[in-house]
Amino acid sequence: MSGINLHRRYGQVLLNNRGIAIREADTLGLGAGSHVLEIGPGTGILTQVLLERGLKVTAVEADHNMYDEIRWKFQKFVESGQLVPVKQDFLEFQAGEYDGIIGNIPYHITSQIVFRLPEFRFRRAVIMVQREFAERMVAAPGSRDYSRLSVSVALRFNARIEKIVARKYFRPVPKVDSAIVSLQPRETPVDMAAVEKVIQRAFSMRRKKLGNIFEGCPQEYAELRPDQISPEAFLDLASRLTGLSPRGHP
Ligand SMILES: C[S@@+](CC[C@H](N)C(=O)[O-])C[C@H]1O[C@@H](n2cnc3c(N)ncnc32)[C@H](O)[C@@H]1O
Repeated sequence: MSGINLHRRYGQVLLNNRGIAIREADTLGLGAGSHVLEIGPGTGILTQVLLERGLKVTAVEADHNMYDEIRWKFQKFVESGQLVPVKQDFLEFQAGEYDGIIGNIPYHITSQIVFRLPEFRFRRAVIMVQREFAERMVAAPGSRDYSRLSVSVALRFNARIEKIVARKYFRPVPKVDSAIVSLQPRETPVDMAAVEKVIQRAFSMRRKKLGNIFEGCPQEYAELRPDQISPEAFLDLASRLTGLSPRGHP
């Protein structure tokens, strides 16, 4: 591994197992010539596997040391145009269309990154996140982990935990395990911004009944709490509430 200094503020915990990087690339399932966006390449363990497969890689890295490292390490690929390193905060990176999105993403901004993904067009994303976060992403109604995140993810993606990755495969060794998650975009039939507002408000009062949270709440949902209804029911609820003000907020 490179002797480069690691920065906590960039969430720099580096994967040190090539087999796991290969597993992530396999899960992405794209062939030579496809264009992949990599979030946070770091010192390039995953970038290398992607480049070896003939994928075109745009790699967005916030830390200038890491950015310099991958430009130096993969100079040939940069010169040929197969690798386009971009030194930028991913949260400010312009959305666009890619065949796939991949990344062992910085854990301190995982939510923000996941909530930004729907701005991009892509066939499949494969991300490494903290295990607990992954479990909240795919949690089912009624479970302790079912949350705003689970509903938003389920309405936008077919999400799956592909593999739990033990903490020993990272340097420095973190306090938590990780998980590889795959995301395949779903068609969303309605304006998701309005749906998002309903989900957010509901889970900010997750112990209350929906009838006490939303004025004009349809009868069939009124006696249920937010964690008792499915993502599809949230879609239905939000569509039927559109135009109605949440209780106490005219
Ligand atoms: C968990 S490390 C993973 C590094 C490498 N992909 C690996 O697997 O070893 C996260 C990477 O994201 C970078 N990063 C942190 N915040 C970022 C941001 N806002 N935008 C883009 N990259 C960021 C870090 O500098 C670091 O390289």
